[in-house]
Amino acid sequence: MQISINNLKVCVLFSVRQFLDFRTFKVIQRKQGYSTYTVVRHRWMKNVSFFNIYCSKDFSSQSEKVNIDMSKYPVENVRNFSIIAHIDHGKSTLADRLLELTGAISKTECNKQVLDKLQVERERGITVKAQTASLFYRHEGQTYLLNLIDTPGHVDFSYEVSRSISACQGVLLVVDANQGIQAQTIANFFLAFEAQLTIIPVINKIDLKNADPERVEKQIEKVFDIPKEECIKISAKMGTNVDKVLQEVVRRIPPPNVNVEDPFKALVFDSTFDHYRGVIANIALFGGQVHKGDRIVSAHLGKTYDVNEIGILRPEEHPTESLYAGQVGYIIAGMKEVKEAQIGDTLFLQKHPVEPMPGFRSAKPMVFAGMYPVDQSEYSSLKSAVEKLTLNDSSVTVNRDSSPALGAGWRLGFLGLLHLDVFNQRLEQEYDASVIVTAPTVPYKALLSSTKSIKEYGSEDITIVNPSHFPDRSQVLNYFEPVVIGTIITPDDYIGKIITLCLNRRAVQKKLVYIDDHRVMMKYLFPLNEIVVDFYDQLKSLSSGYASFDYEDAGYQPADLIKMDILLNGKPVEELATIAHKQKAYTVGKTMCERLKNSIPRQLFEIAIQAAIGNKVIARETIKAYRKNVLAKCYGGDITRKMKLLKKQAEGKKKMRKIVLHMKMMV
Ligand SMILES: Nc1nc2c(ncn2[C@@H]2O[C@H](COP(=O)(O)OP(=O)(O)OP(=O)(O)O)[C@@H](O)[C@H]2O)c(=O)[nH]1
Repeated sequence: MQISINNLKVCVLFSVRQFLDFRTFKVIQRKQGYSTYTVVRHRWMKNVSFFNIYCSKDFSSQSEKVNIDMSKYPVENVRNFSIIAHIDHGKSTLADRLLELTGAISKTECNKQVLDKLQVERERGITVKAQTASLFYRHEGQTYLLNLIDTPGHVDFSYEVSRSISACQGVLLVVDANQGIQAQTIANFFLAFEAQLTIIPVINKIDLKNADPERVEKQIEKVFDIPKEECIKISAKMGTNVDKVLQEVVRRIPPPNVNVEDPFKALVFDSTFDHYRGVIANIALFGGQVHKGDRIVSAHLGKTYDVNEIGILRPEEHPTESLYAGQVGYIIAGMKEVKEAQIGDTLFLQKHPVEPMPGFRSAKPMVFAGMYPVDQSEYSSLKSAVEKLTLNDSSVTVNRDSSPALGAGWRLGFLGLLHLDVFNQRLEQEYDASVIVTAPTVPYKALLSSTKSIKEYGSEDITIVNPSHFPDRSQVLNYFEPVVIGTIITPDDYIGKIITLCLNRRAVQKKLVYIDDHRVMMKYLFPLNEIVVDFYDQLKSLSSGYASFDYEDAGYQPADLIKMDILLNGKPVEELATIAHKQKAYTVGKTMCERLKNSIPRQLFEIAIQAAIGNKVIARETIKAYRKNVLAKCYGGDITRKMKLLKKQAEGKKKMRKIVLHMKMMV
């Protein structure tokens, strides 16, 4: 395969990248023909533009660029599958090898984790968005169309996994030959199992020096009840046995159970927003066929559209004339509004209406945080950025909010802290937005007691996602906190330390079983707020990185909750208020005061930091002034000097407001 001229440009640019911090780039993508050109501009060098940062996005060297006749791939020759695994077990690397083997990409050094397209994915080395690629595979004299959907491994993105597998009939369950089954392997297995998909276990990284595929086979047999003969042992990195994986996909995974004679019916399972072409919806065809120029209807809004472009993803968009039942591809139909492409929506032909499919259960946010523009004049541009990004990541919930110090903004709900962090980074990188993010909180509930307060809050049973809306104890019958079932898998050497950690987090043990001679699986019922912030880091450090953790929603439990105010020089700062369990109030208050003390720079005046529940102060720290009394040394007459010092002190007070703003990002 030839290296195109675009790839050469990229090689030059990789060396440029080494000198510049990649985070300071603004990235805009522009499509031209079949190649993706990435225009990158350095913020402080406005006139300098570089082209094509990711050579892996350049598929111009492929031979099959035009005129793929999709009618040649009847449903019997279609296989839709997904790769699921614990984080870092090698899904994306395996996807790369499958793409190479089927000729979708060339075997160049640059083609690493091709399906991880987002800048944040490449910087962090994790998959955030599920991606689709259609592969053509010759096997026993026939050509098969294999639609591969790469999915994220981290718990915060499991919603992406569940959506992706809705378009599949089978999954490759990848397990690291050294690490064996981990917490997310189990969570992902059950997602696929409950969806009744064919599961092909793949033991990866057999090339590693301390790989023990036999032990992992036994684990798979014990935990998932899959005979060990069904495991395929591979090295995605070296390419060992990867061809066998493709053969088994064709042999074991059934074709989709759909009919091309039925009316056209497609499920929107993902969608993205392109600055130039509007909404691009990823669809799986559950019946019939669709052609360029057809008039289609979206069941959700009842709006009609003309199909401007359809095609398959290889993994770049590759336009085709038609798509048929069982196939997976994309559609561009002039949807300009972000709200028009609802994930889970059904599309059908205007002349052949069908019953909409059930769609997806909406994602349940686990962590909430306020998000505000750094400067209020940027409110509307940030609003449009948030809208576009939530189209691409529909698991984020958005509600308008405002704060006395930060102005108008939003309260956003995320699936976890990493999700929050990635969303924030994508806003900065893909939309050039600067935001202030407040401390995260989990969604608490309260059952109100009096009719007066029910009237005030509009309901008897309320959800509290913002500490400033916490109802007073006198208005409440019962408070509730969200709980999760956490699964921990660890070598047995660390059991003692992990049990202590869990007890400190108010967790209740539900199960402890050995999955092989040295590894245990523990299940605990955790209050969600006890694990959102630093639980995972502590677990990793206690177990020298060996323990893995995953959790699933387990509803709510009654809890003795309090609102803790933080007072700076006697004044409560609403944005720093937090909700805590009464049992933990003292520790939380003390930690917050200490953190604030370490973060607020010393001023010309003394700052008292207090944590209080109602009128009762439970913790206090003091930041000493540079000088206790600014006028202490001005004996007698010099009024101008006194005025100067007092002015300086007033400026110091103004600074205080800035500090409060700053603190939102620190706690
Ligand atoms: N030695 C060896 N390393 C591998 C193999 N497969 C993947 N790796 C390495 O394992 C690391 C993780 O691989 P990825 O493919 O990014 O893993 P992933 O499961 O896609 O990770 P997430 O997308 O973050 O969930 C990378 O450093 C790979 O180079 C293999 O067969 N052998």
